[in-house]
Amino acid sequence: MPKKDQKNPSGSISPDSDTKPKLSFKERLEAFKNLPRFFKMIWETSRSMTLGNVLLRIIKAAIPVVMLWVGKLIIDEIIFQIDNPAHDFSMIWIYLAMEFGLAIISDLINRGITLLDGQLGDLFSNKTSVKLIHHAASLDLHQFEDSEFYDKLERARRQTTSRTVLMSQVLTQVQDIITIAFFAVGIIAFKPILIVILIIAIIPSFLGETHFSEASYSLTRSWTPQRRELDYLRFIGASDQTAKEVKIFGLAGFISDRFKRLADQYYEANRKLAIKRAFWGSLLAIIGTGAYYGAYVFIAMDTVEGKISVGQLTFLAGSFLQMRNMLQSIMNRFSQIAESALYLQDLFDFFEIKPDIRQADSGLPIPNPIKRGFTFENVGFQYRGSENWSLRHLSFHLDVGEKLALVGENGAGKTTLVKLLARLYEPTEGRILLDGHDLRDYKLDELRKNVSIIFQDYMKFQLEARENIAVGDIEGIENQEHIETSAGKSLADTVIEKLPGKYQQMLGKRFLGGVELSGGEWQKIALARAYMGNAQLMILDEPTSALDARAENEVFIRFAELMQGKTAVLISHRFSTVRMADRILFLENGQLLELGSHEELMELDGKYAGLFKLQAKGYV
Ligand SMILES: Nc1ncnc2c1ncn2[C@@H]1O[C@H](COP(=O)(O)OP(=O)(O)OP(=O)(O)O)[C@@H](O)[C@H]1O
Repeated sequence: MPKKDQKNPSGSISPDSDTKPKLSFKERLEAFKNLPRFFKMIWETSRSMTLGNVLLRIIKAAIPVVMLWVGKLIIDEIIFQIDNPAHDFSMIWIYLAMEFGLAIISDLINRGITLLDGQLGDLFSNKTSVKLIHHAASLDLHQFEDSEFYDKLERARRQTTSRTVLMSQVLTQVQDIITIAFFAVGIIAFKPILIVILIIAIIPSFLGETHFSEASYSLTRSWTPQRRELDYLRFIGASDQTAKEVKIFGLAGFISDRFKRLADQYYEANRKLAIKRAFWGSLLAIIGTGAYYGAYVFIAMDTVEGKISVGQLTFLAGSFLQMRNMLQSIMNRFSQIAESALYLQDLFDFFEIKPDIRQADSGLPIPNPIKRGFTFENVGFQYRGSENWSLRHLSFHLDVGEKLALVGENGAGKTTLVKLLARLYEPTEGRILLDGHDLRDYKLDELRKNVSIIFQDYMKFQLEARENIAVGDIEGIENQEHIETSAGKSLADTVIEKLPGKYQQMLGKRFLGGVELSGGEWQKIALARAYMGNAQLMILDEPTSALDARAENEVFIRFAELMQGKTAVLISHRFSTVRMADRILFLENGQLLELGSHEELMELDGKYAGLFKLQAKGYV
């Protein structure tokens, strides 16, 4: 069942709190299991860059502790030379040169890492987006009609670009852990107690961070439907497609009020959490700072008592401070990584969604030519989540070479019927046969190639004119001659001739230099798609509703000529068009009411004849 936004009694929209209950620590840890898969994807994106990145980070990990150690040597040497009457500077120069060299190497490595992170991130994001497009295309139409699915899609889409940060987070984490291990060795060698103090200092703030990132993830996730609605409101409030109606109906206030109400609620929920997080974060950080100065007292006393040198004091104090900062960021990053890994789950979840309508493993090839045609056997269809039958008890045969017109009132089930023919949906009951075999037994991709549908709500792609036609058979996109022939057949050629860029003209106003077409002009372009492919069954769903009477007549005369011997289904509300068909199927409430040629149905004097006469008089 599509999940509706929940409304509380006061009418305000509340987050979908049951989408995901609060996550336990265990669940958060479990999210880490996504990391290997994530890194596998990164590795597959570019092996050399991943390897280079890791190597640079390993080198980088050792640099801070080496620098600090050289710093210790410099100070001890200086103090030694102060007491040495000869003032031998040679070792000091060497140590300083080493420190300088290390600083330069560190800087270069940093830049290398940033560069590789950026490049890998971009490549990863591109690759995931491509995968997302392909996966979304493999899913069923009914999945797109489910609001929960949309939420998943939305979350996944966000992940394709934002998850690249996760990669550098994890790698930096590993790098910092190695550095800390180096520091720890140094500290343990001189003053093991410091490590204990350090851990005590860090734990509270780690727990705090973990708690708040968990809360933040739950909040973001539970608000997905509302954020989607916010995006939608932003879109309808400011887009080329809606601008006309927003102006004419004066909808700006309505849309912005609705946006504001929802955005304020989200802001409020976020704000509370952000304030709490800031408060507790600062408090817990004070504990860490206190521990640092506590440790300082220990080392200072040891130095004064002569147990360690001044150089060791700077080394230990420096190590402790850097370790503390690093541990703090490791802990914080740990919860960020856990959070990111949870979001990653959304991406993987989306990739896990499988279509119901799949190609049979050893699917039959579509017969060429089709010999007997399509047979509906007691077909019934219900959309998911709907109680009503959009089609019921439908039995008829569509012969090869036949031109069948589907007529019926709005919502009678005409479009649904043709969607079933292309297996965009499966019948809920009964079956559809092609040359005696169930449609499900055929290869799905071949079926789709052989059943071409131009929908009434066809897509106006903001692409070039030639591309808008080529989408009918995208493999033919480079075949300009074929594109032009198809345009000629649908009368789109006359439209394109008038465009400044001709076939290369960008259509729609979204991109630079684009030209908008009239409804009828768009329809002629869309109609040309039907002539691009080599489908054996051609379906036109109200393809001429926006054409003027003369153009419509011409389109149909051509269509009839061009479809000689081919099977075609035509949906139209204009009976002057419909009568050209060999047979007419009259649907009412999803059921077959009348079926026969124009003459037969007129003779029957039923619903069809009644409506035909009404239209002839000019009433409908
Ligand atoms: N995606 C969908 N989900 C749920 N119900 C749907 C969906 N699409 C259509 N319906 C319902 O199925 C019924 C048949 O719709 P269909 O689009 O097939 O009618 P139609 O005869 O093509 O209508 P029209 O002449 O208005 O184009 C309608 O009652 C409609 O509300």
